[in-house]
Amino acid sequence: MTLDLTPGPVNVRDFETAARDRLDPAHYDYFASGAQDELTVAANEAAFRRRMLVPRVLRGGGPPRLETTVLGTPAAMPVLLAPTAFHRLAWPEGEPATARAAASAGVIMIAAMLSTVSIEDIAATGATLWFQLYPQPDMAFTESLVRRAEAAGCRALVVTVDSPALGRNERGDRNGFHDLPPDLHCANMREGGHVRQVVLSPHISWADIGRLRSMTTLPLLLKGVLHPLDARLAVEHGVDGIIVSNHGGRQLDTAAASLDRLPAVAEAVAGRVPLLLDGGVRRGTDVVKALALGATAVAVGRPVLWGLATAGEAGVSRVLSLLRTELENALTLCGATGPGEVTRDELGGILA
Ligand SMILES: Cc1cc2nc3c(=O)[nH]c(=O)nc-3n(C[C@H](O)[C@H](O)[C@H](O)COP(=O)(O)O)c2cc1C
Ligand SMILES: O=C(O)C(=O)c1ccccc1
Repeated sequence: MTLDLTPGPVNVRDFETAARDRLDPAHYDYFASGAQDELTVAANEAAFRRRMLVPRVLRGGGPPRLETTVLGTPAAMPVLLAPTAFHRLAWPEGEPATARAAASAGVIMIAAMLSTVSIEDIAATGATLWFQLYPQPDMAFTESLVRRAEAAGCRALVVTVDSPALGRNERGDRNGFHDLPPDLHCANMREGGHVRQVVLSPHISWADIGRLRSMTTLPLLLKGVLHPLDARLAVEHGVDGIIVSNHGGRQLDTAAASLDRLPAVAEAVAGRVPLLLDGGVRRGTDVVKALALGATAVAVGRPVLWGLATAGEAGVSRVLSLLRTELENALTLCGATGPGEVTRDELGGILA
């Protein structure tokens, strides 16, 4: 018998290694890759590395409480699951495994329109869901998706606005991976006997946001805003929240790092709507930095996929519990008793 001294994954990065060992290389590349030179993928993480925290001392507040409410949805911590497509590529059961882990952790899962299991079947897990939408030029079909999300109990609508076209993915080109294998499909796109192709359209505009606003009373968020003028327009169009995001570096390569854009967006919005951020969040300290620069919560994309690919529901659970433990520790060491207490002033010293 051999003695196994490996402790298993102890952080999110270890989960990426474990997932890489288990996944088909073309599928690993689909999840890991960004557009072109992947400069934005690297920049998202580098922006977190560059900023340093300046903790407060002797505040005696006791252990932090991580609970929060995001756009009216209660959550056990200010970390959401970002919408990511194609979970059955990572794990046979797909999205319901992810959703059960989110439910056990008490966090919000943003279910992707391009899921490989239908929104109804994901909702059947009992998870707290928001629904991510790529508005389709066929507005009747778009409306049918919104109605299905509402009927399934989704508590917010997240409209992805950074995708007037698909980013150029060169790892996909090399691997010849451009579509799901024939045994998988985008379950929400099924119509009778066939599956609709998703359209990422450069015609989508503020007029469509106006239409979506009048279509639903759900809280409406825009995902993929980096420019302060767009953030201001979003507020003017009645949007309830903004996710500062560059799609994990998968759309416009060389787009600015999400964290670097957060202060300017926060200034433009001036507290009128809550801000979320995604892109490069891998550590509890990353969450604290985003909160300090104006986010109410963050979302994680690839870390969830690494957990899912490694061990299904148990892997996602472990990734979420690692992030929770790290966040609790980081808040404690900063002298903060909760996510709401982390502001630029409190940690006046987050270094640029
Ligand atoms: C494999 C993969 C698939 C994704 N699919 C979608 C999607 O269908 N809709 C969407 O709005 N964003 C999608 N995203 C972007 C994520 O929602 C999120 O913005 C990004 O992953 C955050 O960066 P992170 O992976 O560094 O945490 C996807 C990201 C990845 C990695
Ligand atoms: O891979 C992605 O990031 C994504 O959002 C997407 C877009 C179109 C089809 C499949 C996935």
